[in-house]
Amino acid sequence: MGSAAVPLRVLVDMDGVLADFEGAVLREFRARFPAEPRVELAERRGFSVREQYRRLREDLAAKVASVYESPGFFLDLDPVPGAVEAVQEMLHMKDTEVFICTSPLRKYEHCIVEKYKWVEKHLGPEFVERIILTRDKTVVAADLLFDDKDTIQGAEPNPSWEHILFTCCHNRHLQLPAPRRRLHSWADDWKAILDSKRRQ
Ligand SMILES: Cc1cn([C@H]2C[C@H](O)[C@@H](COP(=O)(O)O)O2)c(=O)[nH]c1=O
Ligand SMILES: [Mg+2]
Repeated sequence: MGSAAVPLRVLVDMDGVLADFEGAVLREFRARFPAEPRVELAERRGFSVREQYRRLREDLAAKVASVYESPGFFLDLDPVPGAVEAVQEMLHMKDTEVFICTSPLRKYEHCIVEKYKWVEKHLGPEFVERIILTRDKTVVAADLLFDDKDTIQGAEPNPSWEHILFTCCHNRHLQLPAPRRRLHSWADDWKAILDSKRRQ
């Protein structure tokens, strides 16, 4: 009698991976501050949109933060193309456990409850059970983490997961040192990445 396979545990980030944070920031900033200079998606560099607006002009940091700190911002994010289908498929894959691993804003009033509502609205109640909300992803044990943040640090210097960089406007120009890997979009071969990890 064969023993049951140990499931592959996959963490999927939310902003920039499942939900289009960057597109919404730009759209809402343009709508609320039409006369101000802005950073087009093609010009985005570095994880923090707030810091890039600050470099453009000091006072624009608070203006862009006011956009993503507004009620309704996180709930209204559009899904990243293919994301909903991909994680639904992952959920039903044999020997696979998928969790959503997301960091709330420090100013969390609207962000936290809206992230839960977004997951229920787009992915369904079974995924609400699978939300891991943390400011430190390094202490979460898993095999893989799909995340658009280029550098993920925290209390654990050697996280158990392999970080797969999900391509987003702010990280697409980065040259990753070997052996780091990317997923270019949800149309890219995420199943091959899961399979490569099962074989290790
Ligand atoms: C300034 C800034 C903030 N965020 C926020 C949005 C989310 O609350 C977290 C990111 O969470 P993730 O789990 O790492 O996706 O930080 C952001 O995403 N980008 C920014 O520029
Ligand atoms: Mg993210």
